[in-house]
Amino acid sequence: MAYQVIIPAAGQGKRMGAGRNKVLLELNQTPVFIHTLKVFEMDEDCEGIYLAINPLEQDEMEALLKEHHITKVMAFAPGGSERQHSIYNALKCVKQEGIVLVHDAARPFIDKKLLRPLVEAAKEDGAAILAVPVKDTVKKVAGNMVTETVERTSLWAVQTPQAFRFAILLDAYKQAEADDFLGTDDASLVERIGKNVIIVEGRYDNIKLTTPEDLYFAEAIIHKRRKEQQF
Ligand SMILES: Nc1ccn([C@@H]2O[C@H](COP(=O)(O)OP(=O)(O)OP(=O)(O)O)[C@@H](O)[C@H]2O)c(=O)n1
Ligand SMILES: C[C@](O)(CO)[C@H](O)COP(=O)(O)O
Repeated sequence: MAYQVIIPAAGQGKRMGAGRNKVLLELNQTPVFIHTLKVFEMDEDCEGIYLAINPLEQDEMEALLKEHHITKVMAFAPGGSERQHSIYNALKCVKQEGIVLVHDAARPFIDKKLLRPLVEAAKEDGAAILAVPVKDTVKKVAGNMVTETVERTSLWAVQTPQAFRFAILLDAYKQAEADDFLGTDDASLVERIGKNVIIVEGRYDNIKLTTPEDLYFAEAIIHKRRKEQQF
């Protein structure tokens, strides 16, 4: 089932503290964003990749795409000050029909077997996201004082990709801009315009590389997948 994918790659990686955009860091001798794009390059249902980038990094990224034989990038969109702005810029470039996925360049371990059920759920219900049940006990805290232990059974930690019918995602982004709303994921924009969002259960190893210790987790995931001949 065909789809297009927006990949925001225009962050600064401040929490990673590497002094540069973390998606350009190497894992297994290959830049993080190339690992991510390869999944979509190799998925026959993916019709095009729309990459949000820092214009100052475009030459470097284009050279890496060429070196790694990534051919499905249809457009580069300029990154904005927030993830949401980067994605909105890319959304204005995509073909205005069908299913659009949004996937963080900083999540290189997406399991391609999950793409089809996600796209199918979005086609059926309008919006679908990958998520995993929260494993920790979660507490609300004020200052350093616990105010509440949150009932865990209904809590899910959300990931990307997130999949949407194009018209719903565009409407959600327009409304968010009009209301000056900033969300930490794309589905939150869709929820606030009253649309349903379906959960597709993902994998705990679909981590986002956010802080330095995530690089150690990434090495472990690569080691495991190498043994299973999946990386
Ligand atoms: N203005 C921004 C901010 C983020 N991103 C992208 O959105 C994804 C998830 O964002 P996050 O993990 O927050 O990345 P950074 O913004 O780079 O990290 P930090 O917040 O630590 O600076 C990443 O692939 C990142 O490149 C983006 O395209 N444009
Ligand atoms: C969209 C996201 O990947 C869902 O987990 C995430 O919220 C984006 O990054 P951030 O670290 O929350 O800014």
